Amino acid sequence: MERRPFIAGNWKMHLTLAEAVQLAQAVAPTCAACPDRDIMIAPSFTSLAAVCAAVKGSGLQVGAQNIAWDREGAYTGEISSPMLKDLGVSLAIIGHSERRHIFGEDNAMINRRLHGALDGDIRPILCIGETLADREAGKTFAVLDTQVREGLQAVNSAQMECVVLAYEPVWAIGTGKTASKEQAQEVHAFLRQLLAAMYEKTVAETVRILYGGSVKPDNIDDLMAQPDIDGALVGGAALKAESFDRIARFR
Ligand SMILES: O=C(CO)COP(=O)(O)O
Repeated sequence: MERRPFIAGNWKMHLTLAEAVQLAQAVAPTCAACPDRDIMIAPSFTSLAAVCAAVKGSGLQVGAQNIAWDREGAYTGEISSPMLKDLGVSLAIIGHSERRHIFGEDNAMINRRLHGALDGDIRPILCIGETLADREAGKTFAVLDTQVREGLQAVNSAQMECVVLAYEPVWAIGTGKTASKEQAQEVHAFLRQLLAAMYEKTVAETVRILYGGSVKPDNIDDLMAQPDIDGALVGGAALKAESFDRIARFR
């Protein structure tokens, strides 16, 4: 089953407005050079409007780094799907490990956010991943099983067409320690089996599963050569046009 590759940059809490627009403009031409893959950047909320305007028509997709579960209401500090759609945002990262571990978001909240995205026509990128302590305790698969089942609670097969998964082992994020291609492939294959058990086989075969955690120009080709790795969610290396461009042009 051919799955369209997906390279996504998560800019986290980096770049002021002018810097974000400049980087977006530098990255946009990569899309024309790589028409066989999806490429996305996720700037901070404050840069979304300007970045969307700057890359319009280039094919570069723009994502948010989180999303609210309701369309509107008394939720100080939150941003909803209609607000994002308004700007031209088409995707949202949900359940990033920094949201889980620094801001206390749990699987139940992440599931609500995911439904908020789906209901508002925003494609969710559901992030999952074990901590170093989980891995050392032999709990990697159990933790991922819970994150996937609870994160996708009440999501049906038709909705799964819009969902992207991102496996980001917490111990590999921002540490320079990438999961080896074998470690990543083992988990991605496990996730696909889990999806096959939860949904029908076609869902498991079509959902894209990205790898994230210290993805760099020098490891992307090996990662992308794995059969169940369909793309990458890139942090630090997405903040320089040159390295993100090279990652997007993986071979
Ligand atoms: O968290 C990440 C992407 O969402 C990965 O970050 P790094 O690529 O900096 O390790």
